[in-house]
Amino acid sequence: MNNQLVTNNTIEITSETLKRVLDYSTDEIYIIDRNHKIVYVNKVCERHYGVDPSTIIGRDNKELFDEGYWGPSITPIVFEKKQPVHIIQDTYLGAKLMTTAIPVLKDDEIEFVIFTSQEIHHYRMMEKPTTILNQEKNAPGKHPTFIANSPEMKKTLKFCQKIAVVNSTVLIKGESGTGKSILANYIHQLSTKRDGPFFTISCASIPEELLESELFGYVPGAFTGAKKSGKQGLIELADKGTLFLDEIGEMPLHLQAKLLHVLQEKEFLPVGGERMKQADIRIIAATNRNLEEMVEQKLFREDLFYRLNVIDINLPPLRKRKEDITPLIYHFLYKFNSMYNLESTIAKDCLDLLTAYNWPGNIRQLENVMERLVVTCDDIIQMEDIPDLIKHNSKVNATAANSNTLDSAVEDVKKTMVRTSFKKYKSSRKVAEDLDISQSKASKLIRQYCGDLRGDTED
Ligand SMILES: Nc1ncnc2c1ncn2[C@@H]1O[C@H](COP(=O)(O)OP(=O)(O)OP(=O)(O)O)[C@@H](O)[C@H]1O
Repeated sequence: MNNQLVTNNTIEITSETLKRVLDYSTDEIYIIDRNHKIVYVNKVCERHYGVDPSTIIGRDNKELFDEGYWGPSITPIVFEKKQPVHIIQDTYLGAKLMTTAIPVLKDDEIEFVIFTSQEIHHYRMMEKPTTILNQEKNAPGKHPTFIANSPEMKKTLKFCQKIAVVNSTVLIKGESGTGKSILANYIHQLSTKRDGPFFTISCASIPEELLESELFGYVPGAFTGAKKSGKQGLIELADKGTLFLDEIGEMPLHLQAKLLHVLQEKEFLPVGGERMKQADIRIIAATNRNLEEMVEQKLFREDLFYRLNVIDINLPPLRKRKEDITPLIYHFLYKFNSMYNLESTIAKDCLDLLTAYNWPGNIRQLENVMERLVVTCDDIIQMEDIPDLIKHNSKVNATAANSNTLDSAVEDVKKTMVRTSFKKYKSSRKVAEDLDISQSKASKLIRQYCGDLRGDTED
């Protein structure tokens, strides 16, 4: 022990200090007692599972495991062996972890277990879900990951698990980019038709004439330009599987009548055909329009609306389920790190700013922003990397909101503005102009706040 160090200590190692130290750790530290109750977890769990430590401390470890936050399980092995165990685990956000479980024994019995998890920087590649027309049969286990942490979405997923096994038609309503397609796929994966195909077609992106033949197929010589052999439509190809009709509100009225026949009679007539064909499919439809209003305006068939609306699911916009934003941010961080072979992380103030933004384009917009941030940032996504549109429209200035005092809030805002401007202009003269301050003041602030960026300076 170095006595010099002890006498010169400037901090006292209280439990509060220790807690802070553990929160600064880049590894996850997770402790359960002998009854498998979670007694401690540091802040890293937010990055790995998208949840705040306070929401899981006190809960049963197995319960959390059963909810699918990570896998495979290491706990039964360590309780059986009473020895340290190492394992590679995947979290549902897409992180790959090297986890070590260390049992702490008292009288040869486990008193508690400490798990430490380190991220392995080769994250698994996520599948990119298709949004327009997907004619590929789903490979088992290749369904997209559905991130849900908010009470609303957890309830929706539970509801989907219930209705997936009955074969009724489902209508998913929600703004663009809220995840209607991915939810349809999720329902299919849980349904009795999961071994069958899953096809997606967007009624808005295909011209009317083409939409009819894409859906119902056609017989040989049905029209000029038709293939000699005829063509099977998606209703036939999706036999014993699921057909997802996106943007159903855009379907022309005459096709709505044909679709209603499929739903009622489980049969359809290919274009130019004379003989009905059987259709054993489940239809899931989605819309971002108000179909009730369209029915009143006679733009959508009332009978079809009631037939589709047997089970309806409302996907709330992202701004109404803020608890999903952090897990989605990490999910996309892992996804794009893996895709571009990068190791970017995100600063806490940025995370807060992104959470405070209202995301008019919903998850699709968040996904696009995260891709851009991961690709363009220097290792850590910082305030100055965040697009102005988000910075200026975020309800909370996260930097300021995180500060405890007015002085530190002002200081943080000043720092962010100077760093953002310097990163953009790389010259004290231009920073002075940008921030409307004197050049000598700009130089002083750049020295104070931008030490790590000054290699780039022009002046
Ligand atoms: N809960 C989620 N977990 C992970 N990714 C999601 C989630 N929800 C949506 N996404 C992703 O966001 C993007 C948009 O989702 P999706 O295409 O399902 O939205 P949509 O509501 O069908 O949009 P539109 O109405 O424009 O067709 C997709 O890339 C999807 O993978």
